[in-house]
Amino acid sequence: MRASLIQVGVDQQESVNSRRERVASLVRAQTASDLVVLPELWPVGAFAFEAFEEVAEPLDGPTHQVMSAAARDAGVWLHAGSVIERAADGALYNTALVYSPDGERAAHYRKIHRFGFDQGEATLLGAGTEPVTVALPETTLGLATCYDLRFPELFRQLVDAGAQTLVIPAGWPERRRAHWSLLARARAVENQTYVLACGTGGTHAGVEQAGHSVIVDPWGEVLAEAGRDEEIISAELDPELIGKTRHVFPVLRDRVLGLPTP
Ligand SMILES: NC(=O)CCC(=O)C(=O)O
Repeated sequence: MRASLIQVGVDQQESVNSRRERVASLVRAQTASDLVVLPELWPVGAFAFEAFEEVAEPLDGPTHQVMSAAARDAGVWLHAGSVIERAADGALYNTALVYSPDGERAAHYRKIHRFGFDQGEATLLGAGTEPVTVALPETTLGLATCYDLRFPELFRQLVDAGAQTLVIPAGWPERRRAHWSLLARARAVENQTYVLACGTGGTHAGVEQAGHSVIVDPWGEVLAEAGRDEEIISAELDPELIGKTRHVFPVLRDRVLGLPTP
């Protein structure tokens, strides 16, 4: 199974509409892939807080229209990164969208852990409450978004629900790039899953992005890694490697659950 991550360069000189069309053509070109992944909030930029209200869209809004068509045209599963979703009650969420190769929306995931402490996303957006897995023919995806990467208990819950490939779109800043690279590998090693971690390139809202999107295998080996600019990375995933890794090194079996509080 071939996975490709499109590390979109987000630059506020480019309009949201132009970027949507440009990224759609990049998705359409990935016909050799089975699964294509985009970053967090690539239409607007994860740190462009002042624009969130203006670009907010319903689940079937402009990004959905363009990405659904791109997935269908390429004939790929598409994790289309995330958008600012305006829900029916007016609340805003950071919502990831997943499409099947026929262009149907297979799942959406509202980011559970909002970044910013008492500022930015944490004050502007609502928090998701539902972990989400998506069954593909070859693997089951577990969805998380950016800051979620810091919360291992979410990933363990996804793995307990059957996730074999953890997909993490992000808009991660360069100044914490070491955390990004370390945590992406840690999530793969501790859960014995593939990790597809797709960030943004460029600089938006004055925040230099880390890029360094990465594909990690269940043993923690880095199969492909991007630099800082816009770039597409790809790797072959072997769905059987997850079971093999868990068989030869059965660490998940050795979990001790329900320990008393010290
Ligand atoms: N968009 C984000 O969630 C940023 C997360 C981040 O910068 C960090 O965890 O560090």
